[in-house]
Amino acid sequence: MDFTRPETVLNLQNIRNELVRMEDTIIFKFIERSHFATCPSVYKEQHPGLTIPNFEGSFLNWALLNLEITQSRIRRFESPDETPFFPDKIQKSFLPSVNYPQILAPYAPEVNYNDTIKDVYIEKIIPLISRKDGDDSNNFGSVATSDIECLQSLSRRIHFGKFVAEAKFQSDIPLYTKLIKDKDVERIMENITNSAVEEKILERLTKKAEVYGVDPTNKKGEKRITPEYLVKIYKEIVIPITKEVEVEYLLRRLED
Ligand SMILES: C=C(O[C@@H]1C=C(C(=O)O)C=C[C@H]1O)C(=O)O
Repeated sequence: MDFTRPETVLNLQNIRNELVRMEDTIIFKFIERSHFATCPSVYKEQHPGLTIPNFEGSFLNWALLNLEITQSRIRRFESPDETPFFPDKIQKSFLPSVNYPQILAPYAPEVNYNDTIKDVYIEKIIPLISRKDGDDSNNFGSVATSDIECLQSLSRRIHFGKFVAEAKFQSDIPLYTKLIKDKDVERIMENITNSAVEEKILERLTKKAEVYGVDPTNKKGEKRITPEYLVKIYKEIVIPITKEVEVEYLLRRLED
């Protein structure tokens, strides 16, 4: 997939292959996070024990915001497959623009589910993948660093739904034009859903979780990311939000 060549990006099989590759990235980021406790203080806004000069948000938000500002300066968010968590705070890069060809509709950057992704990561994913409950103040920095890697990997995967949606729109313009004009959200959701692909993803994740993150020479070794938790995360969070991204992107597709 080459973002300077739209035909390689809007090929649905290429997109699906990229989503498969992202599974490995996400699993290994989760495995890293699984070494730490839940560390709820990292996510608390204005935590009394974690005062941050001139900042009123959580320790995680401070770290994520400042990293995204740095990443924006070196052009990360000019890439069409990256969506910032703080779109209003990122800055212009000092590097020359790559001038990617227009692949998605102009409003695509406005389809941003990162607030939802961060909330559901903290509320539902952290309790599933952390080693134990509780704070471990010696590791707040490592936890925030690991969380940011998990969040940016989840964000890229979920917002890939925009490329999926554009590819599907172009594969049947009459159908989607009618559904969009009718604002038929239900039928748009039905048409973008491919249950066979979803099933294959969940089967593959089960196998990957059984192999990754364990010591292959010690089959009884502790599994750090269990197959059932990984499948639950994808089935109940990652895939449904990806489909929400697809539907929201499509609902605006006839805008001038
Ligand atoms: C991503 C696609 O669209 C939908 C979302 C999927 C997902 O998030 O994994 C898988 C299949 C579809 O239901 C696709 O068709 O490949």
